[in-house]
Amino acid sequence: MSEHTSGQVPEHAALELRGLRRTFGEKVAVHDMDLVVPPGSFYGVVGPNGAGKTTALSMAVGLLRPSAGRALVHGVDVWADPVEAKRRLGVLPDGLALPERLTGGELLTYWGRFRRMPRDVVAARTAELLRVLELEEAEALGTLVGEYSTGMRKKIGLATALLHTPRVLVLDEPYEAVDPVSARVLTRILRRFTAAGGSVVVSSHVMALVEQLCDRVAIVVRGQVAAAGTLDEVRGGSSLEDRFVDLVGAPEVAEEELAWIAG
Ligand SMILES: Nc1ncnc2c1ncn2[C@@H]1O[C@H](COP(=O)(O)OP(=O)(O)OP(=O)(O)O)[C@@H](O)[C@H]1O
Repeated sequence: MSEHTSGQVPEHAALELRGLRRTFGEKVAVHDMDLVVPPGSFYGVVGPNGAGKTTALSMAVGLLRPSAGRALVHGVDVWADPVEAKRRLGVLPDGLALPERLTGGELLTYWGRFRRMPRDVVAARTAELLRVLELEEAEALGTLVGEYSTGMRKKIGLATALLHTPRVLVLDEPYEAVDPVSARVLTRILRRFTAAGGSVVVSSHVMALVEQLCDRVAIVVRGQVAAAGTLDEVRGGSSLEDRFVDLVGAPEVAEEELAWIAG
């Protein structure tokens, strides 16, 4: 029986990349990448520096135009129908550029109104997000986002990603520079989000964190997915770090190389 005659509508992937490619001059940063993130999953994207993670995720969320291929969020093409797709997406980009002259609370208020959310809903969520992310005190002091620390900027960026109740969160290095207490809060928020049926995609270099958080993982090497699946499928009986190093290959450092660093 075909999908059409069974009466069942197949559920779309939360995020689907199909033949996604991006070149910068001669350089192929992302090479015909395919990736499927099932709904409700907590998906980790790992890979060495320069592998193409940020480039792929930026194309997946509508921030960087692909040279070829498609990205779909719950079946909606991010580049053909950006308004609909972005309604479903919460994004924490790499090197997030934030308005520097606003406080965190002003930024969330502006962002919520820009998203056409009701004023009272924005006010209530802003207060709640500032409280749970421990940005309340900075807000009371009138601290501007331009004066925030790196970790605080990450947290206010996460708050903007969460504000409009997206179905899919795509977070580039969300834990980088975040203190352990805030990291716990963040994990609790993200787990609650997936438990309610939302999907999370995170990139990270911290294998232990990915193993602890994610139920699925993709290892990206040289612009392509070298391995993807459930955590156990990808690990294949060893640790994620060992599997990562196997796939990436670690350069040897000979005894005589860099001998000068020891004086
Ligand atoms: N705007 C750009 N212009 C030219 N090359 C770029 C540009 N952005 C990325 N690249 C190149 O594309 C490749 C992939 O970069 P990308 O930032 O996606 O890697 P990454 O996997 O996120 O790395 P990292 O883990 O270090 O953050 C790199 O070789 C990088 O130099």
